[in-house]
Amino acid sequence: MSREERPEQERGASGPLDGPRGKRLSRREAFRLAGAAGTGLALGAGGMGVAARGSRAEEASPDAEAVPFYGAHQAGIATPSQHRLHFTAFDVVTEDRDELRDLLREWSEAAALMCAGEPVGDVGGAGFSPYLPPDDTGEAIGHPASRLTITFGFGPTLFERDGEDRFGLAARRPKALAPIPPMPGDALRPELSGGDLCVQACADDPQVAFHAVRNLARIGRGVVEMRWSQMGFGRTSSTSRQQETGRNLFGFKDGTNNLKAEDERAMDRNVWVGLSEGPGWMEGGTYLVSRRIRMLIEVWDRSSLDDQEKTFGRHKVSGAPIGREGEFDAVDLEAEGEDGEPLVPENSHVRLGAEGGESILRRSYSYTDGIDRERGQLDAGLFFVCFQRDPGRQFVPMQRRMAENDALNEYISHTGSAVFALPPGAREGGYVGEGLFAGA
Ligand SMILES: C=CC1=C(C)c2cc3[nH]c(cc4nc(cc5[nH]c(cc1n2)c(C)c5CCC(=O)O)C(CCC(=O)O)=C4C)c(C)c3C=C
Ligand SMILES: [Fe+2]
Repeated sequence: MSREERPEQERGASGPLDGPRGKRLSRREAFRLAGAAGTGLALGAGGMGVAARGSRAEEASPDAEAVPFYGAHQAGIATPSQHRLHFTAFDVVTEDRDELRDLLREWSEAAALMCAGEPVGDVGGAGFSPYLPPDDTGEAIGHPASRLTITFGFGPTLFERDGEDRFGLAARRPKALAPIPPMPGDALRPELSGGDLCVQACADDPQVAFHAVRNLARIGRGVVEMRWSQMGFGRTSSTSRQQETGRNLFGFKDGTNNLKAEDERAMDRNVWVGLSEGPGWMEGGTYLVSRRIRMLIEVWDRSSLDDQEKTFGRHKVSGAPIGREGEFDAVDLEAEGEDGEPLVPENSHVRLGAEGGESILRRSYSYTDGIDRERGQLDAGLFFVCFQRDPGRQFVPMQRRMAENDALNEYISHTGSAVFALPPGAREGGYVGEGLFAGA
């Protein structure tokens, strides 16, 4: 039952969080109040104690940490990458197209609130029925917005699955939204791949990202089911010139030669879908490809520095191309060493990334999912995420070159794969994906 459908007396007369005199308090206001009290403040007489963690209250200004949900493009693509990721793919379990559309509307409303640092509904408090579960699950109370972004996408199976036009949307499927073809060396696990819908939640605080996904899953109960989920840390790709380049789990700077959001022409050329390529509802959107890539860090740790640098084609500490000094020095694919061999080896990762001339926006995160008991090794790696106008012309040829020749293949294994169409951003009062349903 949505907040609007619930009777007033059940909801509690006073909204999301109740202040000392029954005044409605947003999560942000509660955060400020609790911060002012230093050690946290018990709010409301309805049994709900709100206590901000003292250090957080001192260190952050919640307003400055909110990224607007509404806009021409969805946030979480070109906006500066945060430190944490919680990505979830869902399968749609309803057959009712109106239920699907209503869910997208509810998801956008909830996302806008959470990105502003607000709860998605009642968290309890004075006047709230003790016999009902609160609308918001509450674990983000006292946490600032933390630059939370929530990005929604549609998988190919939403439009057609096993030849079935499930929601009357098959004719509206973008041509560019095609499953990623099998690649040499793939070790893909179906339970970590695909999905009808995706939610990418990024934030500087893992609890805020978790709260976002959990509440969207809760709102979607009966309409969607979670298919797979991936948490990430230590952003490996900077998406803005203002950000330092992060390091991946192999210890190398990752994201040096990434597209940067400030380069709007390059973003238009490579990332944002234009009007001419269609369909109209995707204009200003993009396509996301995700690959869960296990990194065999124990094997890597036994390889020499020279091997490691030749594998990428860059120096480890500085991040400079082999033979150069500065991280941002140009990669010269023609340069040769004294032995006449290319300085950036033929099978090095950066050569294979650059050679075809395609460009993608990378926005990946490291992950660790405990231990691989069979091998007694850490199950850790890279949750690779990239955005582009057409995966078939950008990610696919690049990945094929890498899958066939990359020196890095000795140390990695692709275990998950998915592709999603990310519609443009929503205007205030609208919802993400509105164009897909309009007039259909
Ligand atoms: C198909 C696309 C790519 C996959 C998959 C991929 C996996 C992957 N990458 C690293 C680490 C680094 N990648 C770097 C550069 C780089 N990678 C890709 C594409 C994919 N990477 C591109 C297009 C580029 C840029 C090439 C160029 O034009 O120079 C680098 C170097 C620094 C940088 O520019 O980012 C590193 C390091 C890992 C560990 C990995 C899989 C686990
Ligand atoms: Fe790479």
